[in-house]
Amino acid sequence: MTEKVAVLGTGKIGEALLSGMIRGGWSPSDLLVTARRPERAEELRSRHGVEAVSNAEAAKSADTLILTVKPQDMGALLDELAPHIPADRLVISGAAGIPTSFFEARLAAGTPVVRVMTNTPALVDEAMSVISAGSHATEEHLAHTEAIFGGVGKTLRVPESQQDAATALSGSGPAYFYFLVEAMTDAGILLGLPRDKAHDLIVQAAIGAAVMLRDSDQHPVKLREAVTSPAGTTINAIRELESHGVRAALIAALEAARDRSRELASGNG
Ligand SMILES: NC(=O)C1=CN([C@@H]2O[C@H](COP(=O)(O)OP(=O)(O)OC[C@H]3O[C@@H](n4cnc5c(N)ncnc54)[C@H](OP(=O)(O)O)[C@@H]3O)[C@@H](O)[C@H]2O)C=CC1
Ligand SMILES: O=C(O)[C@@H]1CCC=N1
Repeated sequence: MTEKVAVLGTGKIGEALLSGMIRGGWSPSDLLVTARRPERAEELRSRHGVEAVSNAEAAKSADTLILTVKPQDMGALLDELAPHIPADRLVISGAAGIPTSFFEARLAAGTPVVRVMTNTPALVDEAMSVISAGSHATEEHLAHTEAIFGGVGKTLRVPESQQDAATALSGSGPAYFYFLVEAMTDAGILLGLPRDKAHDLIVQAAIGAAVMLRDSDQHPVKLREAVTSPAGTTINAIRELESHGVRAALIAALEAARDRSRELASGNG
């Protein structure tokens, strides 16, 4: 018998994962989705050829349930699901902030729960999915979660105590890079470049830098030194970044994201 996986609350992250699973070889007939609005269910059916069912039906028939609603909606979803999920089913949460203990307190005793923080590059199979076991999740459950999320990028196991930090760095991480690209494109406009050319230059610089960070085996400081010529252009820019406190701003920004993840732990937002 083949395994069935259900994605419950299939929004941006749920659909990114679903599409990656299908690209990775999962048959749409082994996947179920749930949505709050009928038009969203129809959209998912027609785009991916998957069956859209109620939350209760998904809970009864799927072997693995992946919950991808907003943290603030998780309590209500669990209230709806709890009476229908047999205790041997694997429950994977994709929500920011919510600890595995939140799920364990609301589901049948012994239910294995795994917490995952992925990110939107799942859409291009370049996600990082950070994985932690709840108290009843075994090596087998973790390996199974890695197999699912490994289809949309890399995976990394961390103790659950590091999940809020991982959310700040990795879950939210792509947004910081988009923000920087947006700001640097504005700088290009100031310097007199047309917006489309400024965009292309910055995006290619970002891609080139990202590939070197991944593939060159060199520390970022070394990579930056190689760009920074004595009495050249780059050092002038770096001096401005330092004098405007960009490093401190980034540290404070990620600390704020970590704190928000902690606040979401109660599920009340
Ligand atoms: N966006 C991101 O970059 C990342 C998000 N996450 C986490 O993923 C989760 C989802 O985020 P995201 O995809 O951005 O949010 P979305 O709002 O796009 O997705 C959540 C979906 O859940 C649906 N939903 C809510 N309640 C129910 C319910 N009871 N039954 C069925 N469907 C329901 C919503 O329906 P409706 O459309 O009607 O609102 C929505 O489509 C969050 O917990 C977030 O913390 C994790 C990593 C990265
Ligand atoms: O902003 C958020 O809360 C979600 C979680 C990580 C990325 N997006």
